[in-house]
Amino acid sequence: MPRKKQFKSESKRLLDLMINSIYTHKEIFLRELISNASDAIDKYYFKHAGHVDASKFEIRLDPDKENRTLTISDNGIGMDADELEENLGTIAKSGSLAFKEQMEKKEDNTDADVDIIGQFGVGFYSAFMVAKSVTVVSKKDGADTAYKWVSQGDDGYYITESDKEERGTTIILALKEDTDDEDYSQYLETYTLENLVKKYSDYIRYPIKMEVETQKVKEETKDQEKPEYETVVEDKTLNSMIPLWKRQKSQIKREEYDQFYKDHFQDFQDPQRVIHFSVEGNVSFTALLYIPGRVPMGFYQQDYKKGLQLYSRGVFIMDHAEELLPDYLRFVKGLVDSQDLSLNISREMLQHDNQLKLIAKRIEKKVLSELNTMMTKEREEYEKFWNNFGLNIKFGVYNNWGMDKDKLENLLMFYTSHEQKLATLNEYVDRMKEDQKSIYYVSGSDMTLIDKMPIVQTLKKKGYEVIYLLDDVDEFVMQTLQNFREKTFKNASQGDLDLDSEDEKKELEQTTKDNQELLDFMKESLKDKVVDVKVSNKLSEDPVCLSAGEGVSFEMEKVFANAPEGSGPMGGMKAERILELNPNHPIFTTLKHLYETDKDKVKEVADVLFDQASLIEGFPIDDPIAYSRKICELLVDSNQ
Ligand SMILES: Nc1ncnc2c1ncn2[C@@H]1O[C@H](COP(=O)(O)OP(=O)(O)OP(=O)(O)O)[C@@H](O)[C@H]1O
Repeated sequence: MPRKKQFKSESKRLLDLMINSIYTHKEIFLRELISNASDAIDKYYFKHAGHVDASKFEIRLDPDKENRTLTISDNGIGMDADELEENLGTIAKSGSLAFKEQMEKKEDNTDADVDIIGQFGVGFYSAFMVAKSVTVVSKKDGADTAYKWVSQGDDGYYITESDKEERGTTIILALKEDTDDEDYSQYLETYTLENLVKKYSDYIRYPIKMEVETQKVKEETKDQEKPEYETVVEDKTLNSMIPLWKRQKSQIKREEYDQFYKDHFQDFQDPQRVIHFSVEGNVSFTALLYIPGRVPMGFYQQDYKKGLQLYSRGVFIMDHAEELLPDYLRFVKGLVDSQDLSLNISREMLQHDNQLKLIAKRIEKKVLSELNTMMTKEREEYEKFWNNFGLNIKFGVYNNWGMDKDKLENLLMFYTSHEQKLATLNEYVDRMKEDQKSIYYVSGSDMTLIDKMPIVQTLKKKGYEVIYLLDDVDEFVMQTLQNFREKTFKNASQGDLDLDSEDEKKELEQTTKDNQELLDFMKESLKDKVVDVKVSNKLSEDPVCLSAGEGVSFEMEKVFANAPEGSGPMGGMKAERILELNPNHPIFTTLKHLYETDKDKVKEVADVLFDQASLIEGFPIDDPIAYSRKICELLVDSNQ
């Protein structure tokens, strides 16, 4: 007797769930097993680089009422003993793994468990939803020996040598006994099986065959007035084998699109958008594209693979054909099927293939037009999309020296001071005041903090809308765009905004003149920290703020500071700081007074004000201890 092997603990948990499942769609087990069989045939086909007799491929269903078994077999690549152990004893596969992760999040909440079964391709283990024992007999391509894997779905399984003539895998399900609630016997009915194949597996590329009883007119009676019928057993192909994307759009249900997506593109959530279209002409192709409903795992990591699957006349050529998608659409998943492509096309050839370039152009255009339509017609959906993939679009504007910015600028969205909601640049410009020359933006990491910034308060008070830049890349996007609908972008924390009326300007000039000595004194005393100290009308409530000189902005300085050391000429670059004082704030009166009576105190107050302004801008201060001591001293002074 062979030794019983234990399931890995995570497999055990998934198995328990399958066995005890009260999930109502147990029927999906068939789809999962057929999909594995089809994958196995694919693998065989590719291993032999297509030099095999494809007409022999088949997946077979064989219900046996007497023994209460349902057998699913294929002549795919098969598995040896190690593979049986590795593939069927552990959860390591995409769908199942994602499923497991969800399970862990919802620990011990069985209702939730049941809900999520439907979202995943849970694979092989789903067999245990309907079977009390599962036997897998498999013979690997090229091997002499076949092996058998048997499990009752309890804690373990056996693997032994076995007999099997042909290459491939046979899975025998010993169905559970019927209960009051559950009719397992239905999976022995050819009628049910036929319907399930039609429902879930119609597009599988290989024939799914089954022996089916049909009523036929007896040959010798066919000319009689009342012909006689007889029951004959016929081998019937149950699926149409037409790939989903080759079927008519109007005939495809959204669930079918979604299921196809989940089966093929390593996601367990429904896609947000399906784009299915065909093009005839210079180049002919069909594309089935999806915008995922969430950010794919590892999307922002270097090894994330973009690209679409490539098919030629329904035959799979390769995965992740990168050339079909520009980088800024790298989140798009899906496939392209074109009769104009050669089956033998290699990755190297793709780069130079003109047909492929034409296809890529059409795809880019189509996706962009879909996104634009979504933005104008389905705002909520678009915002959902934007929250998932907006960052990638922003990178698209900035990358390649802004080469694609014209295509993408209308898709951009930012939070703004207008109700703190997402707005497009068009919406911003449409709302601009008549005399407004620039599009104002301010950067920061948090919307509430930005909203409180002195310059934002002032701009809002004057009736200007401000764009809030929250991502590191945003300022670079603004620098790349430069302008939009002939309005220039202007960083409100940088340089002069020229917001004052003539009278206000004159008044400020006078204040500057009257206090020139004080300002020069402060500038001298802060000379290691600022390039200038000046009075300004920017401030309404607050006593001071920092603004950046032309060139590097504060936000860019922060980005550079976070970049890895030695990262090019920009690494460690700093913005010039200008300390701006509010001439209408009581602190300014105090400064004027101190300048007459106690110049050393002016220096101390200048230091404190500079530190305060730095904090408001989100910069750390050089010496927090000295800062806090000075504040205390000043508080004590003011009380004496
Ligand atoms: N009929 C089969 N022929 C050959 N190998 C198979 C067959 N069925 C399953 N396998 C192997 O067992 C592995 C596990 O199957 P399982 O259905 O659990 O996951 P999967 O199909 O890889 O992933 P997913 O269900 O997420 O698509 C497969 O990856 C495959 O290597």
